[in-house]
Amino acid sequence: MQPLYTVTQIRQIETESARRLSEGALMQRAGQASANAALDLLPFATSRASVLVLAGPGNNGGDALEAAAHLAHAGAQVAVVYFEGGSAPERARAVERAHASPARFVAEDAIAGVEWHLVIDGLFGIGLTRPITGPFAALVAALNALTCPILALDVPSGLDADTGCIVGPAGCAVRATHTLTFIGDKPGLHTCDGRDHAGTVNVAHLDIDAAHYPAATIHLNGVDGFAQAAVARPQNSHKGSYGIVSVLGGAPGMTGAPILAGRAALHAGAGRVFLCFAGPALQCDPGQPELMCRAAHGFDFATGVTVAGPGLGGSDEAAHLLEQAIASPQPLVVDADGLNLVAARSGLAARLRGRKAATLLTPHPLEAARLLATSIGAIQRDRLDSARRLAAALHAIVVLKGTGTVIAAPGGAIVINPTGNPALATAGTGDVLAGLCGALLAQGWPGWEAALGAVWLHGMAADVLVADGIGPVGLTAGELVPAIRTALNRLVARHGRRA
Ligand SMILES: NC(=O)C1=CN([C@@H]2O[C@H](COP(=O)(O)OP(=O)(O)OC[C@H]3O[C@@H](n4cnc5c(N)ncnc54)[C@H](OP(=O)(O)O)[C@@H]3O)[C@@H](O)[C@H]2O)[C@@H](O)CC1
Ligand SMILES: [K+]
Repeated sequence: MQPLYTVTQIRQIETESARRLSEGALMQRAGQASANAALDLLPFATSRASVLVLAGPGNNGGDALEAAAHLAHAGAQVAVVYFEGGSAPERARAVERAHASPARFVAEDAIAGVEWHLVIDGLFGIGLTRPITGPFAALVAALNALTCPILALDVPSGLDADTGCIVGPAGCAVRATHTLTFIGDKPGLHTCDGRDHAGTVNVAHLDIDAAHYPAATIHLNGVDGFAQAAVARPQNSHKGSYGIVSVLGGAPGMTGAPILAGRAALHAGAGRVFLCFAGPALQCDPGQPELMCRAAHGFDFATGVTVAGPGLGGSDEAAHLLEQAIASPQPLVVDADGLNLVAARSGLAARLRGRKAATLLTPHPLEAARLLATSIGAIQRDRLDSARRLAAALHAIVVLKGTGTVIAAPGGAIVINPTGNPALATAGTGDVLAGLCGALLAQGWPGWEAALGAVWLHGMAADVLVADGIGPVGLTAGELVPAIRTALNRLVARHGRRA
């Protein structure tokens, strides 16, 4: 999985490596890499391309000036909007090089009325300390109104590279189509507002020796993070080989949620799936008669994996049933109303903490806010830290949903998921994810791999459907289910080890 580094770590890597390099070497390499990335984005011959370069007051601006000089020497029509600022010697040399090149230095008002083919955003990088306001904000608004590609250097100006939030209050950020980020990839490019502002992210390592990189605790989710848990099915197997998933939910009037979770579990390969209704039990699911419908009262949750919470409600009876599911020695997924019950009843939280088998919690930001007794805003201001705190507090693997879903382990490891899209912003997709988690656990996947795999497959299924025109508008949660089955079968066919 691709490592992600915090700003503090990037600064440390920079300091370590710069000691062994000539002054300004990193800025020159960043500028060259930026120019190369820009050339790749030009729609036609370099000499016919009009490139607007914004060079801010810090070293991000220095990178942009280096890139401007390279592009101008390569023959592009380069206009630079330049801001006076920092006195770093390498930046001063970048200013000189840009002035000595054919690039033109222009005023901000020269941006309007030109058909730009590419914009390079070198206004601010990881040194942004406060919200972008005033004339810089007007500039950002002007850039965001353009229709050409925008290449952000290091990070889109205005975005917090650690959290993916727009630096605020009342700040703004460049909406880039591409980001070339330096030294290492950064978490903020992949979660919260990051994905909308960074576009396609590429990394320029600037030839820094691997020895200068610390062990990463944050990664971008990828198949190599969980594929080792996939097992090819042996011929000599039967439904008992693939586990049991019991979905605990379905309070009166809320039968849809457990049905979706159960259908997802079935299509993701669980050998047998029970729907355990807290309210009056359905006789069967006529659309999916393979699901076995039961009353939750008296059900033995210790027979397999439980997915607790879809449509469970908040009654005392629901809490009692959840307590029984938590007491099971088998893996457990807690979602939706299950999480709300844990938030509301400290006894359940204490029992959850005491579990020995894998426990996965799948909150959306509001459920996470309830669990941490805070607001959605506080959760979203630092999604990584919120997930990490929740995992530590409840001693569980936490899947904090939302764009760039954050998966956190109690030991502090964090993974951000890059698959998925706004098609998932519709009712029932969370139930499907919970059922998928349950199915992977039932087939013997360890908790961490099950969480990573489920989130990745769920997002990939949505990506494939959207590529086929089934979404992002109007995708339904039920449509995800067969697409997840296809994605999982492809994964197993390609990576599944022999049992
Ligand atoms: N790390 C590395 O190894 C390498 C880093 N490199 C590059 O350097 C970048 C980091 O450079 P950086 O530290 O100079 O910060 P940067 O983002 O350019 O901005 C700082 C300037 O902006 C100003 N300022 C801040 N907020 C503001 C606001 N809201 N509104 C207005 N002004 C504001 C701030 O002023 P001050 O706060 O000091 O008053 C200061 O003048 C990094 O992202 C990468 O691109 C590469 O060369 C390769 C090696
Ligand atoms: K930038």
